[in-house]
Parts: sequence; C-alpha cells; structure tokens
Amino acid sequence: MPLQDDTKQQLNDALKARKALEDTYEAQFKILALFVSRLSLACKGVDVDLDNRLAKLRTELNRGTDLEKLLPFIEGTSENLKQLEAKHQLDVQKVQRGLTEAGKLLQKQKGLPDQLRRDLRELLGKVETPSATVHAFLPHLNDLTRLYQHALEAKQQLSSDCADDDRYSHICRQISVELTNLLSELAFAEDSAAEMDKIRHSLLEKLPIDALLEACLKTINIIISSINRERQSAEHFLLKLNDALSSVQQTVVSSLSTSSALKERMQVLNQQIEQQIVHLGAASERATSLEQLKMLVSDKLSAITSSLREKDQLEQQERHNLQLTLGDMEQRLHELESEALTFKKRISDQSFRSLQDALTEIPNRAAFDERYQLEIKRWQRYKKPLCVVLADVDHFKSINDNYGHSAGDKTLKVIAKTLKLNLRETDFIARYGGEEFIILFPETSLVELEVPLNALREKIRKIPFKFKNVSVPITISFGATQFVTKDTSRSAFDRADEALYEAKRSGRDNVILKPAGE
Ligand SMILES: Nc1nc2c(ncn2[C@@H]2O[C@H](COP(=O)(O)OP(=O)(O)OP(=O)(O)O)[C@@H](O)[C@H]2O)c(=O)[nH]1
Repeated sequence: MPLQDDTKQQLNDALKARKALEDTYEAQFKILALFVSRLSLACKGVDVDLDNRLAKLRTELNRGTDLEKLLPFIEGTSENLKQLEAKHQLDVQKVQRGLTEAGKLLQKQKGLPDQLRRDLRELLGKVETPSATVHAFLPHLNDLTRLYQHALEAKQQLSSDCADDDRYSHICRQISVELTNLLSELAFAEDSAAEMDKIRHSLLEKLPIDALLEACLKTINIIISSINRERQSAEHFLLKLNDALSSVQQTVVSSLSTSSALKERMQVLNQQIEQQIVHLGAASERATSLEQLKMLVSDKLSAITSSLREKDQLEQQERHNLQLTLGDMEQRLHELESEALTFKKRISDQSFRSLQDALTEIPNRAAFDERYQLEIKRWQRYKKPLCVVLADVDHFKSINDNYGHSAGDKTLKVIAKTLKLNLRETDFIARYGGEEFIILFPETSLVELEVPLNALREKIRKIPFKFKNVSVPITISFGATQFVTKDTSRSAFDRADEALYEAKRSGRDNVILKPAGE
C-alpha cells in the first residue's frame, strides 16, 4: 500500500505540476494575446485588408479561441504582412527618391542664399544613405520642408526687390517723359536751345535716376538764366524808354525856357520899337526945317530897322531852336519805336515758340491741349463730328539704334512735314511726344477717315529714307476714333490710344478705326 500511496502522491504532484504549467501557459497566452491585440491596433491604418484581418484576430483572441483555430488566421495575416513588407520597401525607395528629387529641384532655384545651398547639399547627402523604414526619412523630410520654407521667403524678398526695381524704372521713365514734354514746350534763344537739344537727346537713352536729376537741374538752370535774360531785356527796354522820355522832357523844358527868354527879349524889342516910333512922332512935330526932319527920321528909322532886324533874328533863332527840338524828339521817338517793335516781336516769338515743337516745327503738346479743348467746345456747340487720331512711327527705336539719334531726328522732321502737308487747313496736327503725333479732324466722321488715313500711311511708307547709303522703309500706325456724347477729352483720347495699340498688335503699318462702344 505504501507503494500505492507513493504512486498516488506522485500522480497528484504531476497533476498539480501540469495544472501549474497550464496556468502559466494560459497566463502567458493571455499576455501574448493582449500584446498581439495591442500590436495589431498599432498597425491599424497601414492597409485596409490587414486591418480587417487583425480586427478578426483580436476578436478571436479576446474570446480565448484555441490557438489551433487561430492558426489559419495567423497564416493568412502573415502572408498579408509579407506583401506589405515588400510594399514598404518600395515606399522607402519612393520616399528616398521623392526627397532627392525635391531637394535637387530646390537646388536649381536661382537666388538662394549660400547657407541654404550648403544645408541643402548636406541634406541630400543624408537622404542618399539607405534606410530600412520610411520613418527614418521623416527628420529629412522635416529638414527639407524647412529649407523650402526658407527658399520661399528668400524668393519673396527677391520678388519684392524686383517690384522695387520695376517701380524704380517706372519712376525713371515717368521723369524722362515729363522732362521731354517740358523741353518741347519751352522756347529758348539760340545758345540755350542747343543745350536743351543736348538734354533732350540724352533723355532718349534709358537714364538712371542720378543722370535724370542732373538733366532736371540743367533744365532748371537754363530756365533760370533764360528768365534772367528776358528780365534784363525788359529792363533794358524800360531803361531806354525812361531815357528817351526824360530827354524829351529836358528838351521840352529847355526849349520852353529858351523860348520864354526869347519872348522877354522880343517884348523888350517891341517896346523899344514902340518908343522909337513915339519919339519919332514927337521929334517930327518939333522939327523946324525939312533938313532937320529928314535927319531925325533917318536916325530913328535906322534905329527902328536895327531893332526890327534884331527881332527878325530872334524869331529865326526861335524857329531854328524849335526845329532842332522837334528833330531831336522825332529821332528819339523813332529810336523808341524800333526798340518797342523789337521787344514786341520778341514777346510774340516767345509765345509762338512756346507752342511749337522745337524739332519738327509743328505745334507741340501744349498747343494740342489748347486746341483740343477748343475743338471739343465747337463739337459740343455745333454737333458736327469730331475725330481724334494718334499716329506712332513703327519700330522707331531701331532707327535710333541702327543709324543714330540724328537720323532719328531727321526722320521725325520729314514725317511731321509730310503729315502736315497732306492734311487740310482745318485739321490740326501736333507732336504729342517722342515718335507720336496727334491729329484732330473737325467736321469729319470716322468712316470718312479711312481713305485719307490710309493715304497718309502710304505716303509715309513711300518716303525714300536712306541712312548710311541703305534704303530704309519707314511705316506708321494710326488709331482713330470719333467723339460721342458721353465722351470726355480723356475717354476719346484713350479710345484712340487703344486703336493705335490694336494697329501695332495687328502687325503695324495699319489704320484702326475704333468707334465708341466697341
Ligand atoms: N531720335 C529721336 N528719338 C526719339 C525722340 N523721341 C523719342 N525717341 C525714341 O523713340 C523710340 C520709341 O521706341 P518705342 O516706344 O520702343 O517704340 P518703337 O520702337 O517705335 O516700336 P513700336 O512703337 O512698338 O512700333 C525710343 O527709342 C525713343 O528714345 C526724338 O525726339 N528723337
């Protein structure tokens, strides 16, 4: 029996040990199941198929399903994971390639700061190193994003600098245009005119701001010295006038005093003559003999004759003095008259020249502005059609560039002359600035313009321009419009400008008529 007891004991012990082992396995299995369940949750979102499989596995694990029953699940999921692993490798390569390409693209950008370029080079070196997971690239991606951000900031700065550049050249262009217009509206004497011409020519180039300011200062100096010259000339005229008037006054005063002295002397003589006649009468009564009377009369008569002669001389002297005074005054007046004439001509020349373009000798922009307002008023009053036309020489810059500015100037003169000669008396042409002309056609409708404008265009094209022995055909484009009721001077002008732009865009050497409302 002890043996039986012993065996029983052993069996019990074995059962206990097994139970303990089973308990341990079960606990371990639970821990493992929990871990697998958590791990599966961590994988969630990588792949939908995998997510579904893992969700099922978790449910089974929670239920405590036998490992045996779980095995097919596990196998299927393992297969799924293998495929994912392959895909993961591809993803890693893709991320690596993507990062490299994005980095290289950034490297190609212009205007990046040097430090950014260095950081980028270093980053691209790191990206080249192979990595097992996509995660390993995350810091690189982060770095690259940062570099992109810096690059964008640098670019933005650069483009705002460029915007400044644009603004700068816009301002320069505006100053240049305004100054050119001002120069064409100013009238100057010969020497200043040459200086002005020099400044005008310099403005044909693209000038930096300091050169433009210098041109402005030079212009101001010329204006000031010209004003001074005009003032001096006016002063000179006034001084002459003053001189002449005071000399006339002096002459009149001295001639008055001379003539009053003569008058006094004449009175004395008259008295003397009267007295001599009275004496003669009294003495003749007293005379007792004819001989005595004869002597007395002879004496007195010679005294009277000498007084009369003296009186005659005095009268002659007075007449002579008067003639001298008159002659002197006449001469003074002639001088003054010619001085006044010169001055008057100077003033009228001045006002004429201030409305004339110095180069082409046709009206300038200021003259146009005046005439434009006048024609608009006429159009409003009489309701007769009014057209405004802008004309611009084609590719004029290339004439300057290829043959020099003097050739350009000559071209403008010839074109202006041709245009003017081929217009009616009632039409008005002005140089609007640069190589642009503006024409007003009163009492003309837009349809009526087609033929004459095309004729003008042909005329210009046929001018045999020759530079450096090369025949250079020059063409011109026209943009025309007609005033309508709602128009202002500006709106009609803008429409003509748009038409001109269309003429240029259509290939130049063209006439575009643009009615309102198109
Ligand atoms: N010689 C000379 N050139 C002038 C004068 N005024 C303006 N210019 C030049 O005229 C040229 C005008 O050039 P752009 O405005 O580019 O026009 P474009 O070359 O005529 O070309 P499109 O008008 O487009 O056909 C510039 O080069 C100016 O310098 C001037 O009084 N004399």
